[in-house]
Amino acid sequence: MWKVLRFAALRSRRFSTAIPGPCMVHKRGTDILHDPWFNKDTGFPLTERDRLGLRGLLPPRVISFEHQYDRFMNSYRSLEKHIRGQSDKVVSLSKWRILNRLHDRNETLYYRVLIDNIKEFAPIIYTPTVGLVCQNYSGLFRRPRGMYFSSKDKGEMMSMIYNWPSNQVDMIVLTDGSRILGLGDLGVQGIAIPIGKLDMYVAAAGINPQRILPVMLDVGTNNQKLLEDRLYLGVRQPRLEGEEYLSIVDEFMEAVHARWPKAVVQFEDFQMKWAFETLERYRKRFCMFNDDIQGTAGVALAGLLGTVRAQGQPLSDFVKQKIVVVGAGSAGLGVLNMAVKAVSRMSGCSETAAKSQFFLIDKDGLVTTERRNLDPAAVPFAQNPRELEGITEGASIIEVVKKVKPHVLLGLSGVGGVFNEEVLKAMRESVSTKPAIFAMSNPTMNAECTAAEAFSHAGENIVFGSGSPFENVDLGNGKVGHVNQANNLYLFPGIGLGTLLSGAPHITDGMLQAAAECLASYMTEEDLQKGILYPSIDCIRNVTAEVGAAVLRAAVAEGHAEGHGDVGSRELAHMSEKDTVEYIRSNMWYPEYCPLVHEK
Ligand SMILES: NC(=O)c1ccc[n+]([C@@H]2O[C@H](COP(=O)([O-])OP(=O)(O)OC[C@H]3O[C@@H](n4cnc5c(N)ncnc54)[C@H](O)[C@@H]3O)[C@@H](O)[C@H]2O)c1
Ligand SMILES: O=C(O)C[C@H](O)C(=O)O
Ligand SMILES: [Mg+2]
Repeated sequence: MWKVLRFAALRSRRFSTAIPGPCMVHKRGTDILHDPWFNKDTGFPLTERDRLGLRGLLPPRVISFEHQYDRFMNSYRSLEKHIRGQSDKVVSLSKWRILNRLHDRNETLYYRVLIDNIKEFAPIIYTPTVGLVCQNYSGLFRRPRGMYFSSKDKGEMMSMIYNWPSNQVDMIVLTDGSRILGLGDLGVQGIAIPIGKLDMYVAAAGINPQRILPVMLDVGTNNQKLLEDRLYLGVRQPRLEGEEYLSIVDEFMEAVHARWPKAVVQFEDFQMKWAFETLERYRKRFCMFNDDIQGTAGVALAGLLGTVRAQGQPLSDFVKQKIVVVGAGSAGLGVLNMAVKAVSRMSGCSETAAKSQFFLIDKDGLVTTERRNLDPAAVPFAQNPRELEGITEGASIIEVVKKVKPHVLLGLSGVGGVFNEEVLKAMRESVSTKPAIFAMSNPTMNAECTAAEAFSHAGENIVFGSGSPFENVDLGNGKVGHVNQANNLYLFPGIGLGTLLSGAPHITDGMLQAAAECLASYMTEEDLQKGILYPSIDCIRNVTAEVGAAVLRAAVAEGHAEGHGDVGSRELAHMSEKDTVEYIRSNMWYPEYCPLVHEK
């Protein structure tokens, strides 16, 4: 496995903008051992021990990287044995702790372990365990990671940003902690989400870990329990609102742009009102996107198009699909926006006409034009009740499903179990022979239904996707109900990497559409027939390279690509499709110890 990867890395040097040779290190002695970017633990060769003042600070035997890797995996496996039978919470947090300790100590080894075991470790560093970590962050806190900007730092951010030790930052993931997964307002504790997302950037997109920056904008919290918690590490005040809030985000964005004008900023887990408002406010000024609105939309659209193909229908039949979306928040509305645009494009009809096949449900039921105080972002998707037969404003999920008999039921409500037995059984009456159920809310306990419930109540012929991972379902007689992880992790790393390498100053709808189309076309007909809509997470680096290339090519086609490093816009424009993928791959960092001293 390692041989293959190394060969790929060598072959792809052709286009690489990375400068080969020793890594720069200006430290010596214990400062190096305590710096996870440079630390090699027992792996420092004798020359480095001599020249970096490490002699005597380590046990004498030099251990190879592969040997260190095996050692870690052995201790991980023995931890697994020891915690077997304990509660899910204890098991998950123990696994997170051992990985986190390695992350804090030796990033090269940590990322190698993560990349090689991504399917096993993603549920620990990402959803669902990351949700548990956020909930318990103040108690789990040992060392800071990333940067924290609070309402108390107003007027200081331009100088604070220079406190970050790295001269170059490529990817920033930013949250204000106001809507962490389906867990609500977790204040400063939400920092674990940007950390987890950026771990995926390193693992999937090969962003150099020295060039990532997780950020928490702590503007207070409205979570009373946290405000009263003695251990809470955030600002103990209610959330800032209105102009006061926006002035903090403005100041942060300007500080980032001043120091790293080319960095891509991903907004993550902002409550809906700020998610939409900040996207509108910044998307033409800075290189940024909102993952919950835009990344999720692309993954969902790819899943919806895959569903049509899984049903054995031509892709053009997407325009006829009836789709019920449960959840009118940033994610649900993001999906609707993109899906409606796709229908309009495919059918040639107006977006208004394209909306008629989509049904939107929020906490107050079916959203119609009769709804009072509807959020402006949801208004375009309100159905006219006069055009609906027998379904009225505020109709429940079961009422809508029974009447509409949708091809697809898609949940982004954040509410666990809303696709109950009755709702799932009603999906048996779907007009489709292979209806799709997407329970996309995270973490696991917030999923609208479990995979087992879906296959058992809605029938074995369904297509199923969930935001957090579930095991495939054994349907008996050797048959398997396939579980797709319908999560934005399939797209955001490629969106970030493709944008970065294109040098585009903004992320356009065209670039996002290219990302979604790339993911949608990734699967073979054979896989789709089996209900497999997305590739295995084991292939995430490959998926990300393809998605990144699609994003980059879209930026070039739209005339936004300004180039990156030594590779200018003209060179990008002359790359074939294959060359673009290779260019992307050659810029993906791969964890290997690099020499820290020049050979004499
Ligand atoms: N799988 C993914 O890639 C992915 C991506 C983004 C968000 N999500 C998940 O989606 C969920 C929602 O995220 P969001 O940002 O849209 O949140 P949000 O708070 O902005 O929106 C939640 C929406 O659900 C509605 N709702 C609440 N209770 C309901 C009920 N009982 N029945 C029907 N609707 C109900 C609310 O009215 C609101 O419209 C979260 O759990 C999040 O983790 C998943
Ligand atoms: O974080 C995830 O796993 C997906 C998504 O961004 C979410 O908010 O749930
Ligand atoms: Mg999110």
